[in-house]
Amino acid sequence: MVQFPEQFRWGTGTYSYQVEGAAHEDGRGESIWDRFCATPGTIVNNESGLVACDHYHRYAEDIALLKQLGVQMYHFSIAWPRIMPTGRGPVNQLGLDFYDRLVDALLEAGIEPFATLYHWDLPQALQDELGGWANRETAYAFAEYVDVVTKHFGSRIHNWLTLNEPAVTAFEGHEIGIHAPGARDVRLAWQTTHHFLLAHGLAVPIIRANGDEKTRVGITLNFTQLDPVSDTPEDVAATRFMDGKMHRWFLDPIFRGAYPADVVKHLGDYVPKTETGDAEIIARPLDFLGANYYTRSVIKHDPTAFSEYPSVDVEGVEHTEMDWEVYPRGIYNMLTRLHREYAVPRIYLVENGAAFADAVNPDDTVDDPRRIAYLREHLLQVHTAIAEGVPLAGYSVWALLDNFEWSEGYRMRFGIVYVDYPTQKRIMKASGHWYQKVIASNTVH
Ligand SMILES: N=[N+]=NCCCCNC(=O)[C@@H]1[C@H]2[C@H](O)[C@@H](O)[C@H](O)[C@@H](CO)[C@@H]12
Repeated sequence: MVQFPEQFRWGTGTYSYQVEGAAHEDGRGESIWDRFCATPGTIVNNESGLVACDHYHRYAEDIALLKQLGVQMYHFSIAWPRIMPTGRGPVNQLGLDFYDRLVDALLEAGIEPFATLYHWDLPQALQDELGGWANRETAYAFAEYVDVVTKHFGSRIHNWLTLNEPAVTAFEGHEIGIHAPGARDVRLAWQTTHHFLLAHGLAVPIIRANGDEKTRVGITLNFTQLDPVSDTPEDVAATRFMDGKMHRWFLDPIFRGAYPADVVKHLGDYVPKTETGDAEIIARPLDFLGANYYTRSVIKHDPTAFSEYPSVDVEGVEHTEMDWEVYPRGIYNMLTRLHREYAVPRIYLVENGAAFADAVNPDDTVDDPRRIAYLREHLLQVHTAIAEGVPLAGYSVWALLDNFEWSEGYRMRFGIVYVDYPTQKRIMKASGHWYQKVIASNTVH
């Protein structure tokens, strides 16, 4: 049994496009994910976030679940297309009104809102007019949106995350093409990474200016344990590059003020175009780093590869429904590395969780022992990291609800609460009841 620190905060989360639904309601504009999902063949079963978990209408019921869990914080994202339907200019009051209802209900429930300003749902109009994140202008449009939102919520929301996982939306959305907007252009993908980081840096002073003495700003980056399939120089170099691409390309400009030299060298003339002053904007000091961890990837050299090296499947070890290896030690490695190499002032573990094939029993219960085991093993590693001095202030399980898992649609269930989509009925899974006890006792058995 391990005891977590007195002030340690427990949470969970959802994100706008994955749970809200109400895609055409109350003035919401089209997002690139609406457009992507409308393209046949992009999403399993051609599913979309049009309805999702109907959280837009059921948020009060979902906040009651948060209260039942006893969480102290709740991660959610604000949908840019609800606030500025065309991405710039006119503000949609009904969009602000929804998040007013959500935030006020959270505060009423004594739950700290942790708001992410961008979780991949770019207004489609900016994709059409500017080319989306390929265009530097989109970073400035993001800054305008951030100004509107933080002016409105700055006295009630004190914990802000600018972007969620820019690496994933940059590369899966613009290089691999399995995420919106579905581009497959290596040069463009790397250029978007710079515009995401610029958008982040532009947002930081705006959030502070529109906040108060309690305002804290961060960004959420995703981390995967990366190991070479062998200790040959080629496999080791391929792994080092992928660590650069997925981790250091974002950590270094934010916390060290420059892109990692080894990656810049590798990219050659594929390196993103930047402007004088960008580095200083991107490196503006943060109050905390949000970190997501799920799994390990074992990397193999490939002589034909340039920007993406393949991973190999590890036999004989547990995998989740996403075919992600269960590798708890990786969360310890990630946390201690951030502390050792980047001296991050404070860290929140924003997402950690697993998709398993959950099913409802005849008595309306859901047994998910594998998720309980996954969470327990990762939390024990988290505790070890904290005991070694990592400034981890809180942990949030992904996710509160089963939800729209991007290109996988609804077949992947990450929730500690089961969602029966045809009826929208919520059922707390065994892992939810287990997490409730963890929070109440602040211990993991
Ligand atoms: N091999 N392998 N790779 C593991 C790499 C994981 C990268 N994907 C994420 O972290 C996404 C993050 C997202 O915020 C959320 O919106 C998604 O629902 C979860 C679950 O997918 C995670």
